[in-house]
Amino acid sequence: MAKYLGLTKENGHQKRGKTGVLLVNLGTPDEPTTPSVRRYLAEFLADPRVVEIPKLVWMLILHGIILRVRPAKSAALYQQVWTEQGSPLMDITRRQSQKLAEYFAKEGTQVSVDFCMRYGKPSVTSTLQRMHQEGIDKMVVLPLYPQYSAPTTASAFDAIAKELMSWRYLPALHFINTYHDHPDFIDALAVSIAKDFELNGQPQKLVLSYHGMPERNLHLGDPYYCFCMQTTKLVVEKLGLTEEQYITTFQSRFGKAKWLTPYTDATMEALPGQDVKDIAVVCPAFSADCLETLEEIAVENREIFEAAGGEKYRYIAALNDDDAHIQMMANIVKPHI
Ligand SMILES: C=CC1=C(C)c2cc3[nH]c(cc4nc(cc5[nH]c(cc1n2)c(C)c5CCC(=O)O)C(CCC(=O)O)=C4C)c(C)c3C=C
Ligand SMILES: [Fe+2]
Ligand SMILES: [Fe+2]
Repeated sequence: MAKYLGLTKENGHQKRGKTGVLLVNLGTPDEPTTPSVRRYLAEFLADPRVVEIPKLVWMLILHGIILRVRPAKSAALYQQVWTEQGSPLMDITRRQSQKLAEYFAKEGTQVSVDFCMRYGKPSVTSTLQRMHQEGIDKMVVLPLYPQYSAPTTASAFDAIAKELMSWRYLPALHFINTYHDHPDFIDALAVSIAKDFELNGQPQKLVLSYHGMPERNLHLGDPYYCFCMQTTKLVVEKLGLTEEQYITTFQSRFGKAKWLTPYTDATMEALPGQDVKDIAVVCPAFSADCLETLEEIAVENREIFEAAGGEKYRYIAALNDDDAHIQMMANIVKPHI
């Protein structure tokens, strides 16, 4: 009887029929400690969507080498960005979810908003089960990755599909797979960059640094690279920048294979030698600030640029819980509610 929903012709629609929006982001360790980061990386890096190496070989490398070395190094970096509210990625995603819920409540739209993380907590499984218990049987899933990629967006879909495999009563589901060219996304990004230019002056170059991916994935048909280039094109058009005034780069390389180029760190090292000493960096693949922006871009790459002779370097924050970003999320999901 535990799973009896009490559905009858008369009351079925009162008990169920609710609509929910589910925001999904990548996930982050619970604490900035070596064991916690090891647990997180073990789950993340075992995902065949993230590392496409034959399972047995990869498990030997992952458990034999990577998980012995990387967690301590990464934990030290996480400690640099951790705040009283915890991991920035978690804190910001929670605020985005709360603000989106407030937005719909103010507007009088009957919808509940939840968030979950692909790796770690709150898990996809526990969040979907809670939504089901609340009577939600229509869901709009918005993975917070502006540019579709298999390691991120498709992996979020896999986790949802895996949980739903054991459900008898599936919800109506709408899965947003990309919003790299959505006019509200492009507008929000362009406005945030333009605000920075107004405040700090126009830099010699705007660096649009996206999370990287093995180049092989592009040749196998992953649209991520093309979607990043499209986001750049639309944003710089909006800002009226000429070709000399911007560059697209790829950061956060992992492992020895060739990843998408040009690499952000190599670009930082090269720019001052080309007489470009004043730059602003924005990271349009990140909907929330996280280790990869707050440490890798705002600290590490600044050091590389300055050591090479660069003079002015600033990082333009992710859209985070800006009103324009929340409005964008609402506009993306609304047609499906
Ligand atoms: C190993 C391969 C990886 C691929 C492919 C990859 C793709 C990818 N990742 C993001 C977004 C984020 N990645 C983050 C951290 C992170 N990414 C990788 C590896 C790959 N990512 C690792 C090992 C890590 C962990 C940090 C470290 O140990 O260096 C994060 C930040 C998480 C946080 O807690 O702050 C985000 C966000 C995208 C968009 C993407 C697309 C191709
Ligand atoms: Fe990543
Ligand atoms: Fe990194």
